[in-house]
Amino acid sequence: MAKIILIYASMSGNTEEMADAIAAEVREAGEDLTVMEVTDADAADLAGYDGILLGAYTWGDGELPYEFLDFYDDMEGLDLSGTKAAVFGSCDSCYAQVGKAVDILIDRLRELGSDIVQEGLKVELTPSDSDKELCRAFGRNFVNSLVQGTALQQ
Ligand SMILES: Cc1cc2nc3c(=O)[nH]c(=O)nc-3n(C[C@H](O)[C@H](O)[C@H](O)COP(=O)(O)O)c2cc1C
Repeated sequence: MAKIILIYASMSGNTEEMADAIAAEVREAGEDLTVMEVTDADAADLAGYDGILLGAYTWGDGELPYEFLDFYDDMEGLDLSGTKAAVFGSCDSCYAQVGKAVDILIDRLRELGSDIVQEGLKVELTPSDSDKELCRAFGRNFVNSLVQGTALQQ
């Protein structure tokens, strides 16, 4: 069974709804999932997981939410090689840098050696029913990537 952690920040609940849909699917697949808000999480623990899911809305002018800043800084220097990761977040296309926090976190994870197994999932504001289905598919695909990766190594 793969060990997966999902860490998110959500100010008004949209990214949290995405996290809930993704988490439900990962759990349905029978995987061992830990879910935490970023303010309760310790970046140093990331290396202890096979799979890392990060969720963040975008703030300011294409910036990480302030809740993510310490965690992002604490990621510096971690060795995440051997982990697989994916990133999601709610955004608003009225802004110039749509969902940029998702891209920032993908870059950070890649830089630390994590294998980004799927494109970042950006949802416009509150997830609709079809967006929630995209979130569930995102969770399913993530588990499939992890399980296939494990199988390939055996
Ligand atoms: C002050 C402010 C700045 C924002 N800047 C951006 C931005 O640069 N890019 C973007 O895609 N969304 C931006 N947003 C929109 C939020 O990411 C969006 O409302 C999102 O749904 C919030 O997610 P949450 O409910 O998980 O907190 C901004 C929102 C606020 C209030």
